[in-house]
Amino acid sequence: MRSPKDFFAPLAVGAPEPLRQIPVPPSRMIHFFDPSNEKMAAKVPDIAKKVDVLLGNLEDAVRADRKEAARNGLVAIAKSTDFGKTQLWTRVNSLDSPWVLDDLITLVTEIGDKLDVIMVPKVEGAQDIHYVDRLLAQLEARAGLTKPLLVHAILETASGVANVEEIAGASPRMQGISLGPADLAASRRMKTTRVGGGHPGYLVRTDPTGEDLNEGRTTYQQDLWHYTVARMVDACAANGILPYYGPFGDIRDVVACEDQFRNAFLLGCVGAWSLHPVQIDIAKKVFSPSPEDVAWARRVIAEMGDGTGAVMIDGKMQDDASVKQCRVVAELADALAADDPELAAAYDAATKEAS
Ligand SMILES: CC(C)(COP(=O)(O)OP(=O)(O)OC[C@H]1O[C@@H](n2cnc3c(N)ncnc32)[C@H](O)[C@@H]1OP(=O)(O)O)[C@@H](O)C(=O)NCCC(=O)NCCSC(=O)C[C@H](O)C(=O)O
Ligand SMILES: [Mg+2]
Repeated sequence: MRSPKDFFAPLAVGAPEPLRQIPVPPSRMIHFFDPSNEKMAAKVPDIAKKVDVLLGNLEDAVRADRKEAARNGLVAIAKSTDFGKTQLWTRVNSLDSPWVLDDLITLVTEIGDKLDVIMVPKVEGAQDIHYVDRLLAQLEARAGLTKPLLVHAILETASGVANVEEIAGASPRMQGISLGPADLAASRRMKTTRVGGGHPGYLVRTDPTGEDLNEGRTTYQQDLWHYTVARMVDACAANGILPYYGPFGDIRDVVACEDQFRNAFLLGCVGAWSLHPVQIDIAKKVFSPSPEDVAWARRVIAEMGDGTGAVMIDGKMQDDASVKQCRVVAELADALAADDPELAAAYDAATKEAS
């Protein structure tokens, strides 16, 4: 562990100063694409205009014999594309793989000035972040970068979950954490075979009403990911970094995808991964507060004045704690509306109607 005094010192001579606060531009959807897939890569300039984060994926879902093509493809795309305000992230291969060292060396050297965040899969503990932290500092110094690269960990091993608090606080580079439900399920030896989402067998059942144990008993499907998402949200919030739900693999089931994303949004996540173009708008809708919620939040803030005391609004008690929740919603809405005139107009119209 570094001493608190050294926490913000660069880890290599000539590396940029670590940030004291992570930037929080919108990141409602982290859109994955395979840079070695020519059809997907051709769509990048258009998709970049629609998403908050574009992520060139080098890890799972890229065939072993396409790893180099994916790495080189990402370099070429980053050099030739104007991403505007859209952030460019990458997911490198796992730290135990034969590819990760070349991923990091090539990407930081060639396009370190274009990349915002490096997603590191299968993080097990703070030691993995420390390794990446020092290596990035060395590479940044050598490449003459002036802005530190940020690191995002995927929570997808049982050890990672057990150590999530230390991972979240392991480095000033830590930008956020995503849930990786597919690898996590395998690591935990869960008996599921899906990429995120629920399972009909994970349920609770009401008590029997009579002798017949099958008669009149309602079942309710439960959320397999509630515990992990909640724990991840707490670890992130406690360390000033951002939590994300990860992938929803049933691309056709846009309804359950929206439900899964909304559960994460309500629990505190700021975004989710989009694996297919159809999931981009779902994430945008879910991770932008609704105009009705924004109108209500603005009304509570206005009526609460200096934010202390208690008032009744439409029969509901509001006080210092509820106004803080309303500020979270209103501040997120303002930040998103600043770059989105359509959203700004929807929020203002709802606010006007509610007042
Ligand atoms: C899931 C896919 C394999 C589906 O691809 P495809 O069968 O080609 O779908 P469509 O025919 O519906 O595609 C229509 C067109 O859209 C293009 N497309 C598809 N996906 C993308 C994309 N992500 N970005 C850009 N463009 C995309 C297709 O090329 C079609 O183009 P055209 O023919 O010209 O009309 C595919 O969507 C895909 O591979 N997605 C990404 C998958 C991925 O990244 N997986 C890894 C993340 S999840 C994970 O790793 C698990 C996690 O770590 C954990 O442990 O939980
Ligand atoms: Mg994974």
